[in-house]
Amino acid sequence: MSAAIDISDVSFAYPGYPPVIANLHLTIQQGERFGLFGPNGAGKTTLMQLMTGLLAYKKGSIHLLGNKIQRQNKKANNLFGFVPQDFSFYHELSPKENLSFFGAWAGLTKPEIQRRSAHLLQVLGLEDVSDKPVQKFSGGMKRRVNLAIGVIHQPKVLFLDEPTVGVDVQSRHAIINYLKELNREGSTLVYTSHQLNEAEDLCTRIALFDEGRIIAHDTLPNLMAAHQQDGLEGLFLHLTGKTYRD
Ligand SMILES: Nc1ncnc2c1ncn2[C@@H]1O[C@H](COP(=O)(O)OP(=O)(O)OP(=O)(O)O)[C@@H](O)[C@H]1O
Repeated sequence: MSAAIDISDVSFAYPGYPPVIANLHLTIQQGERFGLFGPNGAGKTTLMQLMTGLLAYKKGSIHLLGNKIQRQNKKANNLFGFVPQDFSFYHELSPKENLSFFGAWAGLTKPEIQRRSAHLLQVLGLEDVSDKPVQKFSGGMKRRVNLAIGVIHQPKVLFLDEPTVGVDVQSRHAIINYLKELNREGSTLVYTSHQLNEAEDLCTRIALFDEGRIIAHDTLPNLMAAHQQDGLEGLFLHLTGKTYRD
């Protein structure tokens, strides 16, 4: 069985800037709920964009379920979903219209789009507003629409870049519970967030990332025992220090 993600010796620099990622090796197994954490500017979003082919690496290799991630690799593109930090929908369209558009983009048939949309609108509590323009929605509803779009094609691997930023407790609950359900159904989750309590609940294994390098990588219980900490926040401060990074 191939790994969900296999990153081998990847380095990356934005043109004209020093490297953001340096000689990175990381393997994420299928079925994991994997968390990637680190201070502002550590390189988490950059790494997500490299893993999804939005940014092109020049050195090393990234494989997703055995397929090399490259910008034009359509086969690999359909195996994963990406829920980015910035809203990635059409604000003037309704959730239903957005799901139809992005479902068709992912190659789903009309009946598949209808079936998946009905299911997602129901589980994410968007049925009553399914025909209203998204621009009128609260932050929590917009986050739920963003998530629904990322999973419309039932991806085997789901990347989530701060999927609950700025939402209330109810939306956070709905989103995290739905992510656990997706994982039980077989999706591998690769998640980043600054919500460390939420991460403790969600993640089965984590990597702490700082200045483009992995500084700790294991299950949370193992890391806490090794560093004599009793929570992810304490572990985070213990390993990354208390000075500002941005
Ligand atoms: N387009 C860009 N051009 C140049 N530098 C960039 C660009 N995008 C990000 N960076 C820099 O790359 C580094 C890593 O940024 P990145 O957004 O990946 O970090 P992050 O860990 O996701 O941070 P945050 O927690 O704030 O979202 C930072 O120093 C950032 O300023």
